[in-house]
Amino acid sequence: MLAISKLRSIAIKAVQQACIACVEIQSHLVNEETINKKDKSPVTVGDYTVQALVIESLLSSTQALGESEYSIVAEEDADTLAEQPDVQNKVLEYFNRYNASKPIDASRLSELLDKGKIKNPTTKRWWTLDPIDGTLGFLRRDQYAVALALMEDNKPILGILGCPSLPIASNTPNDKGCILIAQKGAGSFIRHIERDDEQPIHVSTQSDSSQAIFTESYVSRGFGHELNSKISKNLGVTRDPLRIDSQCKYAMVARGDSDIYLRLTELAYKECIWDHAAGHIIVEEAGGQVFDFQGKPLDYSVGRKLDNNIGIVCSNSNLYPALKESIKKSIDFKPHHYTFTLIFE
Ligand SMILES: Nc1ncnc2c1ncn2[C@@H]1O[C@H](COP(=O)(O)O)[C@@H](O)[C@H]1OP(=O)(O)O
Ligand SMILES: [Mg+2]
Repeated sequence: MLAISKLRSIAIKAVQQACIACVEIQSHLVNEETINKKDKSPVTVGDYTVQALVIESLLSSTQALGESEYSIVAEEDADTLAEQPDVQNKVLEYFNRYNASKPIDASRLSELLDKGKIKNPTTKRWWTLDPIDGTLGFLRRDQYAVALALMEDNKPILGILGCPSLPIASNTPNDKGCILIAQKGAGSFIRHIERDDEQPIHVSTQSDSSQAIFTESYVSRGFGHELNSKISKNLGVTRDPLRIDSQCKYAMVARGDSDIYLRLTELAYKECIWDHAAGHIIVEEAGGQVFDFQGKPLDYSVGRKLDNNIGIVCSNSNLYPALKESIKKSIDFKPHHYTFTLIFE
């Protein structure tokens, strides 16, 4: 089996190339009109192009080193694309512009995309990919991420988050575009999209909950914001939450710009694995905690969704015990975890 350090370089290269493509697709396809008309086609072009580019890059790089193919669990598949010939042509155009090897046709494009369609991986190591996480942020020209993780025995061992619109540091707001990288047991790092040097990152050491900075989705879904406000009130938090799209929230916690990220929006919603695997290991390797609302580890062994988990609780280590207590005060879990009640009084 290939050394993890080799796969780390392969994965960074794939995400870096994808981020460059995203920036160009966004600048050509997203204008005031598409934002106002809520035209999602630029997102569609971006999602498919990036999924195909990353899969092709991973396959060709690992094959060149004599490694057999790993399973890939990715968000998109080719079915709907084939029904939209205009979008498919644009995707092919962008793919062939960014992919270094010989041009591909529509049938190879479908084949590449559909490698991500599987329900259950069949290899010990497997990839999970969200080509554009935070599509609403992508359209708003706000935050979004290319999220790639390598799993081994159903746990993340590598996480790469490409964040094309996120400043490399909070004190340089105009220097945008960074990649966060974590390898199991080797820590978390940040690098600029256009540079090779990496710096280690760590979660904050904040232990005073009154000063804690929460982060949550920009988009309000279900009871998510209301619940977070209840939990933060119980903790004594005084500062307003940061609202950011995509796994950039994990990035903010991992590098200490935020202390806590909570995500629970509706009882029936199950989180997708590609929305968490990369951010999860990046926060853990930066010294933070990632569990669900019942304190259970995230279980990536049951298919494309986190069916055994309820929401996401992500925090620096100092605040985690108090956060757990505050969650207990805000949610009453019923026996056997089949139902739970939110206590909003
Ligand atoms: N009700 C929901 N609760 C939590 N996440 C959701 C919900 N509906 C969609 N999502 C997912 O949230 C992610 C964006 O999250 P964020 O708010 O953090 O930017 C997307 O992957 C989106 O999935 P999808 O891609 O299927 O729309
Ligand atoms: Mg997503």
